[in-house]
Amino acid sequence: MTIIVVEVIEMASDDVWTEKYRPKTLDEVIGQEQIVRRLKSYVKTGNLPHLLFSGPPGVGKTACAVALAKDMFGDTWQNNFTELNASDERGIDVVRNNIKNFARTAPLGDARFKIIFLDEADALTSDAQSALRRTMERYTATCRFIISCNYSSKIIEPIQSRCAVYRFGPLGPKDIETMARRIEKGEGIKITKDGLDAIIYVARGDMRRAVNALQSASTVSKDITAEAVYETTSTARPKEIEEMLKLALNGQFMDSRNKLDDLLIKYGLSGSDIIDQIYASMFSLGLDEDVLVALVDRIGEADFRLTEGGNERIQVEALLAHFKMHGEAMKK
Ligand SMILES: Nc1ncnc2c1ncn2[C@@H]1O[C@H](COP(=O)(O)OP(=O)(O)OP(=O)(O)O)[C@@H](O)[C@H]1O
Repeated sequence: MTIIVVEVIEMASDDVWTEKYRPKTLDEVIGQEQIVRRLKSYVKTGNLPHLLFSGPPGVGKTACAVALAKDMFGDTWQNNFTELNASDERGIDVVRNNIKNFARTAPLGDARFKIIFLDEADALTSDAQSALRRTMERYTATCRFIISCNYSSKIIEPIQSRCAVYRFGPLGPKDIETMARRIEKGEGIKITKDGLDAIIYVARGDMRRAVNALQSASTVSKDITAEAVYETTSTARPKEIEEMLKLALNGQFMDSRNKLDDLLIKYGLSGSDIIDQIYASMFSLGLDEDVLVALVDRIGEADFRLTEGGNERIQVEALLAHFKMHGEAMKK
């Protein structure tokens, strides 16, 4: 008989930098100033409406909800706050049962209500959202809901109208730098100038991506250089993307398509990764403004089609075809 021993290595939460550097109070949240200001005013008054947080991944929606609960409830925050993930659970019934169990007991300490944070609510069908709306109404006396989603347009109107809506934007380069410096100090590492630029480029406004990129780069090099960042994050260098775009603008469509193949194989990029990177690089190509306008419009179209399930390869190639057509028009 063969006995297979499976060794489970668990990382302590402090070993994961996104956990270690997660804001503990609203004061530690970086950027999102207007939102943080309004959330602090709830802490001051001790009251809260239902909230809807919408925005791209990794920009602080969960971080703000947890920090708000900590600031509002102090030591009893863990008893008065729960986080549920709408897409984890098998349907709204499980969510409802979890909500019911949590809401059944009275808030602890001085708290007037408990907070239920429902992540990825846009994963719920509209029927499930209608059920959620009734659940929200049922427990309003004892619970406040913070509903988090990437696209508020996917949340049904009756839920939106019951919530104060907060739109989180991507974080700016300065915000990413603030976090990078915080980690540099905390970990005793050194981030070089080009390393910081690479972190900002790789992050594309997503703080989770920035922190993960820093941690991965730190495993191959004590100094965080651009080389270490690109080596460990499966991101094409900006100059490789520019090279692909220049080939297309120059009329060499098949060469730019081959370059695209190289990048897809070398870095395992998804269609939306490539489109994000094309968008980030196209402004440094010295294109005329009207060409830029037309191409940004095309990028918007391709991005939308990808979220609707369009074929990644065809969408990116169609975009390169547009770069070629505009490149040729500019030569005339
Ligand atoms: N504004 C911010 N200030 C400080 N840290 C942040 C900020 N935004 C994100 N982070 C960091 O990135 C990690 C992920 O952030 P968070 O969980 O808040 O993302 P999110 O917006 O809820 O994303 P998702 O939509 O994927 O759930 C956090 O652990 C935190 O360390």
